[in-house]
This record gives sequence, C-alpha cells and structure tokens, in this order.
Amino acid sequence: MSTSSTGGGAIDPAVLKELTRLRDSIDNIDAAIVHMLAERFKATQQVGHLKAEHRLPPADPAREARQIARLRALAEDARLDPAFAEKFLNFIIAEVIRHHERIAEDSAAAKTAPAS
Ligand SMILES: C=C(O[C@@H]1C=C(C(=O)O)C=C[C@H]1O)C(=O)O
Repeated sequence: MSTSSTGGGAIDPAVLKELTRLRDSIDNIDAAIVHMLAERFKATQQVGHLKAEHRLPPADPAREARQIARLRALAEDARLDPAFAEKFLNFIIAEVIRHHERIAEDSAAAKTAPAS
C-alpha cells in the first residue's frame, strides 16, 4: 500500500498526493527489480548445470572481478554509489555460488547413487 503509514499528525493533501506518486513509482521499480533478478537467476541456474555437467568450479573470481569493475563504472555514470553497487553485486553472486555448489553436489550424488 502506498499511503499506509505516514507518521503521527494530519498530512497536507498535496504532500500526500506527491508521496503517493513517488511511492507508486518506487513500487514499480521494486517489481522490475524482482522480475530482473528472477531472469538473472534463471540464467545463472543454467550456468550452474552447465558447470556441474563439465566439472567446472562453482565460482569464477576473474569473471567476478570484471563484473565488479564494470558495475562500478556504470554506477559512477549513473550517480549511484559504486561501493553500494559492488556490495549489491557481491551479495547476489554469493547466493549464485551457493546455488552452483548445491547443483554440483546434487549432480555428483546422482552419479554415485546406485541405479534404481
Ligand atoms: C554465473 C556464474 O557463476 C558465478 C556467479 C557469477 C554471477 O552471479 O554473475 C559470476 C561468476 C561466478 O562466480 C558464471 O561463472 O558466469
């Protein structure tokens, strides 16, 4: 909800209107972020399966370093704090690597399990 909690006292209707407009925009951006992350994870899951199939390591630090350098430059151009952009990407990548480790474990277990 866009207009739920605005603090204690009465709020000027014009202020409320502007607040609602901005919060609607924030809600749209949050929805876009969720959809973009879902697409990114669909792609990284496929990378995880490819790596497991070919016994490649879950993490690729050289690739990560290139991505971080690129994202920091993009953030600077966009006037976003590059340190925040780096932290955000590292947070996502850490989750992806956990997924890749899990996929590799499951794949190895499936190969050693007796056929049923
Ligand atoms: C997705 C990959 O696996 C890992 C996750 C990355 C990511 O989320 O961008 C990047 C490098 C790897 O550590 C990859 O190797 O491309």
